[in-house]
Amino acid sequence: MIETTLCFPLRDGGDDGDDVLLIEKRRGLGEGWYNGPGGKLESGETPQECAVRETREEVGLEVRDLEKAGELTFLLDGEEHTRCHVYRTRSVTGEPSASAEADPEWVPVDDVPYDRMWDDDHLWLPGVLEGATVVGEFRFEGGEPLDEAEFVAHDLEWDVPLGNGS
Ligand SMILES: COc1nc(N)nc2c1ncn2[C@H]1C[C@H](O)[C@@H](COP(=O)(O)OP(=O)(O)OP(=O)(O)O)O1
Repeated sequence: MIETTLCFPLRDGGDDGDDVLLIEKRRGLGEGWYNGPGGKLESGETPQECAVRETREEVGLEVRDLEKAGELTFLLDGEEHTRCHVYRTRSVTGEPSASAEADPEWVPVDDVPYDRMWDDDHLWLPGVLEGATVVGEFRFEGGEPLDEAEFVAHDLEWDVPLGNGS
């Protein structure tokens, strides 16, 4: 199973509520879709270290004080395919800049483009951006690659204690 992370940096957007830093993925799994910065764990790395590194590499932001917000398992044709450790944080330093992998954009939480994201995201990301914790299982069918498979079922449990995932 592939271990991955996602990080959702948040900031106060004034009268319009919070903004979240999203990326438009430029290559690899989920290319062309919006997501949070993130990626695969490297050898010896904790999920939290991975989320910090991927956010720095992909969008040039330094994030600290990450809060674990979700633990998601994606199954492909009945087999566990990817586990994703989801974080959010308000400790963000720097200005986002584009990389080969990601085009970053601050987006009002109320305007997150769920129609341009993975099919499962609208089920769990709104709650994560509101401060909830979630454990979820999502079933895809149709073979590799995961981003061309069909999303067929899910199971979610909210407000689960997750620790900080370090
Ligand atoms: C199946 O639903 C998914 N939803 C969301 N929102 N994000 C997902 C889903 N499945 C995978 N992901 C995320 C998890 C990772 O953050 C990325 C994939 O990471 P990638 O393969 O690009 O990993 P990197 O280490 O950055 O890539 P390189 O190997 O190219 O360095 O998608």
